[in-house]
Amino acid sequence: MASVTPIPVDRDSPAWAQLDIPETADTPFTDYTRWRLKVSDGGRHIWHYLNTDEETAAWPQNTIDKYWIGLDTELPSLPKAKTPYEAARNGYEFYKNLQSDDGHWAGEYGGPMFLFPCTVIGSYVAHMAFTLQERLEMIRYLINHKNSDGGWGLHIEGPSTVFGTGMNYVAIRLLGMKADHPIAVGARECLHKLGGAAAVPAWGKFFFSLLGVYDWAGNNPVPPELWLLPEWLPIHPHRWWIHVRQVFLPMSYLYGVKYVMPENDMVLQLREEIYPDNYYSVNWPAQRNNIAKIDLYTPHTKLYDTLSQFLSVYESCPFPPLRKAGIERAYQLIVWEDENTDYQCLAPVNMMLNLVARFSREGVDCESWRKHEIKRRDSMWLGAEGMMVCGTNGSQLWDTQFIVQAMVDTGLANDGNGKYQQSLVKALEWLDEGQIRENPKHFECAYRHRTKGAWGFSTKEQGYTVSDCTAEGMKAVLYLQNYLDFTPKLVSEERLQDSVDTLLTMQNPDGGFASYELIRAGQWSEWLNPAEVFGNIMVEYNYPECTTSVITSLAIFRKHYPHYRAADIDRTIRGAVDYIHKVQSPEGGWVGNWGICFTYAAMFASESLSLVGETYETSKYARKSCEFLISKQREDGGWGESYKSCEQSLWVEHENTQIVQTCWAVMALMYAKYPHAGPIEKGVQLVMSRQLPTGAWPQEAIEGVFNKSCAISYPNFKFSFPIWMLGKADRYLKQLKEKTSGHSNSGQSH
Ligand SMILES: CC(C)=CCC[C@@H](C)[C@H]1CC[C@@]2(C)C3=C(CC[C@]12C)[C@@]1(C)CC[C@H](O)C(C)(C)[C@@H]1CC3
Repeated sequence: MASVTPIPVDRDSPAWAQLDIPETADTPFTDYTRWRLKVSDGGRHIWHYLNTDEETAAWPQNTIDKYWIGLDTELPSLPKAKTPYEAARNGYEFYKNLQSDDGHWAGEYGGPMFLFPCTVIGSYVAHMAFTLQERLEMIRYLINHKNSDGGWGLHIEGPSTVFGTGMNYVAIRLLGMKADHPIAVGARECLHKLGGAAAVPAWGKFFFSLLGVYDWAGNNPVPPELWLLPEWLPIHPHRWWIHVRQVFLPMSYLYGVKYVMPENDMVLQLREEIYPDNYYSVNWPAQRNNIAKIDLYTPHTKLYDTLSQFLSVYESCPFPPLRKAGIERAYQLIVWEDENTDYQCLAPVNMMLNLVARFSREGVDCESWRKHEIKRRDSMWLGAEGMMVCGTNGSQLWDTQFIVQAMVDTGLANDGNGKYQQSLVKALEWLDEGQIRENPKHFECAYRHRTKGAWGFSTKEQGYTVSDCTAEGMKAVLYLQNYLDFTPKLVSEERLQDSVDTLLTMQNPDGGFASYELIRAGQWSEWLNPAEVFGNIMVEYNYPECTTSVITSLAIFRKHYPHYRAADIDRTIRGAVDYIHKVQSPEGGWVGNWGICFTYAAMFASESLSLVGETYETSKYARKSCEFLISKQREDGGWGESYKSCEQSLWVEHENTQIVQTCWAVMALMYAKYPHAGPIEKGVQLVMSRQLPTGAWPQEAIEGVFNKSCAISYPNFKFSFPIWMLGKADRYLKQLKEKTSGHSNSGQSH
């Protein structure tokens, strides 16, 4: 087994020493034949570097390792596909090789550029080292994702910002790059040009303060006392969107105790490097609202600034018993979050802040530090461009359920004399294991929503229900268990009912579904958004994608189990469909929030509408959606939208046609039973023309987004959606032809 360093490592030890780094990332930084992805415990992912030849021989590198590192997979070229169905099959011939032994599909989940420095700074502060190879590959990742002006953005496709550049500059220095390295010099110049570290957004100010390269007085207050407010108050933090709440929680603790790491040489140097002016003469209180223009997506409101001013007055003299009680309450909630998720935490930002909070109180010689050390690597991933930090501890459930549905819906599951059966049974086994069976250990007391019967986005261990993950996870199980005759019934009817019960608790009064919880406070909470770089983060919102996933899965469940809570399901679906009607734009599109953007949302909306009988012929909503999509089809037959569509809630054309978006659009047309073959054929041709000889598709632009402004990668989408769309289109186009030549048409596969 590969060795990692499970002991606390002093910041002055060689584990953090300066390294000699090549000037470019053109040469290998480590020996790529020595990296292995270990999958364990229901889908945990850890990349290991094998130091010895014996270890390397005992644990051979497999296709999954090679593919994700960007090495030649040596998979064969396949006979060229002549039909869409053959192209889909070739796609799966390739993609089945990326399925892990436990049945799920692992994958990279990078894109955001702020998670990486949060992890590095948090680790540094908490004495938690990386291996030398991890450090080298992390540095390589930053070199590869640097913009031409020397800086980094909020995400890998974004322009350089102070948040991206400042935080990643600090990260690359902590990881061992010397200050006079050309990359560091370039990044520093870019940072200074953008205004220097003083103008970093709030989360940057916070992490820098922990490290001691910013002053706490330069932060707007994050008072832990807020946790002591009566829970019925609309501004109680338990009403905020779970990601904001879980980040605010350890922040409020650390702010309350004003934790700062002890000063060392590195800190002193960074103070010199990241400010164009003298660090020691900065007027810190004046920096609280100093945010570089380029970083601003959501500027502070007057209300927020006024409130912060009041709180700053309190901060100059906090009431000790109140402060102490707030700190204790926050700490209790931090511990509960760690325990509820077995130290995976909701996502990497709160994971690192929880780590620092617990380290600051409990030190390194304790169970919490050791458990955090075990789980921190779950969100680190080695890709072709180096080692990154992912949005979560993976996208296991999300990737697995899409390909499973694709295989069943297209009929590929039964193809090739049972060739794919084993792989699908394995996937079912993983989904069976991956369902959350209980409510959280610390449940209502920790403000958690119920989880019994749910699936989360990544693994069961992470333990959070997401409405659409539960919906799609249940749908995938229904597809596998109820549409195929070779699969065992691993998930009982009772457990499916648990999923339905959870889904039914998640509908908001206006019919829509949000992500993790019900909407707990009004949209006005956005006036208090302190995070500047993101939009719509303070509370839950209804999302078209989440709502439509729930409609679809409940509609399919109802077909198979018509007697279970029939009236509740009918009512829920009706309310959700009303919501979907209501939020369609006058042009016929839906704004996608988690994928880019209109094409993504159209696919979900169209599927759900079709399941309640609304198609091109029968529904003005479905027809408008088709017309909207057709109006966006490009000359070459494909579709291409920029991530900027999500920032602006307006269609923004991408400079290139995108395979994945073309699949979403064509699938939307097919769900709506669009009656004209031409546009569908052209989309199919485009996607087939870009297939590689191995059956794979190349990586194109980033596919996902969150919080309006931050793009995130879903590289497995380039397999699941082309396979799904092409397999479906093959049948659909044949049926259309039969119809036009007078035969009957059953339309849908199920
Ligand atoms: C602002 C902070 C705390 C950043 C950490 C990143 C998280 C907020 C992001 C990373 C992955 C992310 C985009 C995700 C989602 C929410 C926000 C996440 C967790 C959800 C679960 C919302 C519902 C969506 O339909 C879908 C399931 C696709 C995504 C999955 C990833």
